[in-house]
Amino acid sequence: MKVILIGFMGSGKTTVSNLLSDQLNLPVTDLDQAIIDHSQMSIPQIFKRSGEIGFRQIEHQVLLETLQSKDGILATGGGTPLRADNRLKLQEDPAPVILLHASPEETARRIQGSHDRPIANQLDVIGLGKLLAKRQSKYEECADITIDTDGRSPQSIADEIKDIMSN
Ligand SMILES: Nc1ncnc2c1ncn2[C@@H]1O[C@H](COP(=O)(O)OP(=O)(O)O)[C@@H](O)[C@H]1O
Ligand SMILES: O=C(O)C1=C[C@@H](OP(=O)(O)O)[C@@H](O)[C@H](O)C1
Ligand SMILES: [Mg+2]
Repeated sequence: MKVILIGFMGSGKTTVSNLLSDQLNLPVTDLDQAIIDHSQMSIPQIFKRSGEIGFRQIEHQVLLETLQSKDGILATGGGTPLRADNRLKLQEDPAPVILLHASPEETARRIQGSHDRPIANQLDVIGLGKLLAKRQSKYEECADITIDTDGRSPQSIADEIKDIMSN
């Protein structure tokens, strides 16, 4: 059994994937964590040293390796679907690709004060909304199902995904 979570920063990919992994007893891969393990650097350090282009290159390689697994929960990073080749790989994978959505206001509340997302560091709610709007069609291109997470607990979202996986 396998499922792939995509969506903007703060949509809850990491949180929901950990719940699913615990409750379904399936391995979880968080792409950001896999990138950290691969590079032995934090995400801000990778951005500082290699820029966004360097980060995206590592992200692409680690995605290809991770997609080899036939079972488990994969939480991507918010920028994983930006590259056309990554989108193609996500579309081609037989696992359901679930897009978690949150409004810019909810996103800002959730990621406020976090310093480990270099792309979001300088952005207020308007900037987050603009970036989300710019990315939205790319997310939709690879999503099989979209779940609106505003006002919902991570557990209720995990329950909905468990239903999708068992049907
Ligand atoms: N449905 C939710 N409702 C409220 N807070 C949430 C929800 N999902 C995630 N969060 C919180 O938002 C923050 C970002 O969640 P995270 O899982 O890291 O998102 P992502 O991996 O998509 O960037 C965390 O502090 C997390 O606890
Ligand atoms: O949206 C993005 O460009 C990014 C999202 C982050 O992952 P989360 O979506 O888990 O925060 C992480 O990959 C990096 O900071 C870049
Ligand atoms: Mg995450």
